[in-house]
Amino acid sequence: MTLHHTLQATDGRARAGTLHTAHGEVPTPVFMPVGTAGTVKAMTADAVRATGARMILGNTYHLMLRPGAERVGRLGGLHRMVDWDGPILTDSGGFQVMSLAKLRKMDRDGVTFRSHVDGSKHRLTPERSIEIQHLLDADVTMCLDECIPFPATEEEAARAMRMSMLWAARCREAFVPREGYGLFGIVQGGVFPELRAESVRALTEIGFEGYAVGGLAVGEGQEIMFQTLDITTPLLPADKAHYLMGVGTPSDLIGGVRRGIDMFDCVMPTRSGRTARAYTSRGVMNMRNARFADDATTLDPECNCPACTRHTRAYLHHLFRAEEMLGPMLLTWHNIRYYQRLMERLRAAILAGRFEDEAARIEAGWEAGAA
Ligand SMILES: Nc1nc2cc3nc(NCCc4ccc(CCO)cc4)[nH]c3cc2c(=O)[nH]1
Ligand SMILES: [Zn+2]
Repeated sequence: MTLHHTLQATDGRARAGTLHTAHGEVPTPVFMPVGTAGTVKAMTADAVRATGARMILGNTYHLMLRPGAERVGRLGGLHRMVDWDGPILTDSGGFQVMSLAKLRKMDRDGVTFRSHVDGSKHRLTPERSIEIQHLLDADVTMCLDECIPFPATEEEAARAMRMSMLWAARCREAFVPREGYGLFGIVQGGVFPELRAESVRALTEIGFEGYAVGGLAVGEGQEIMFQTLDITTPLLPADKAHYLMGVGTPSDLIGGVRRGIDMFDCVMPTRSGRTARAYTSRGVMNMRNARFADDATTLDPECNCPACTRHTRAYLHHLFRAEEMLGPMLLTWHNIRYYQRLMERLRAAILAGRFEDEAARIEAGWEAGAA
């Protein structure tokens, strides 16, 4: 059986399920820490496991540039190289080329670009992206698509979406089916309901093991993101996994789960961990703030991570002020643990039919902290 998703419960449009992959079962809703270049920054693989994370994300764009897709293949694939025995999802490269590469040229057949690392020339086509993700041995492979910036005209969104749908068909053709492995299609269409519906029709016509909502978390803001989800997720096949790419803050995750999303990934918890921003049950805190200099209390009393069980806010404050690398290490670990605990709480609430109560309780905790 290829990779598949089973549902255990629904509560409104929120879903609790299990993603069955070649490298194990993943409870959903799931948050995937981002391991862009084959590492979740500042964390060993054991530390990532200790947070409760079950699935991580890697990037075709970064890994094809360095150390190179064929080299990762020779090293036994990403699982072997990273020492991660759980499932791995890899993004296809389209989004990263548009946001990172220099001198890129998109044509109907693919995209040519220069590496942001050393300026060397590269080309990504649907077939090459699928081949790279096969060499990486990703459990979930993403289609090569074109993610347009926000705002965009309906004409621009239609052009990019229709090209992405042609590329999706070519990705389906190029993908080598394997037990426990799957290819996900990516819905595009900007903020335009008819284009989103056309994109879902095109993808379900081709048939994928899971469906991602792309083209969001590109600066449109939470309200427009949620409005777009409201008109898109109900159209997705209920018996397949629904993945919202690049999202998001804890508040985004609650709203995304409420709207039928099963899978998330975002650099927010790791990026924030390196910049002293802590996500806690009482909201966000900047640990560089002088108010923490003598604060001998626990960062988050509800958390069981090393930062919260062994250290104080004053110590974290000191580490960041002193530019010590242990600061980003401890706070990244905490933030990923916070995101995992959030997903665990939401999943348990859906199974118990009290999703809205739990969401309200979590949001009340943030408000209390802000008071
Ligand atoms: N293939 C593909 N990949 C995507 C990745 C994405 N990632 C995002 N957003 C990430 C946004 C994001 C970027 C940086 C930070 C750090 C704090 O500023 C947080 C969020 N949107 C995305 C859309 C797509 C998409 O359509 N197709
Ligand atoms: Zn913690």
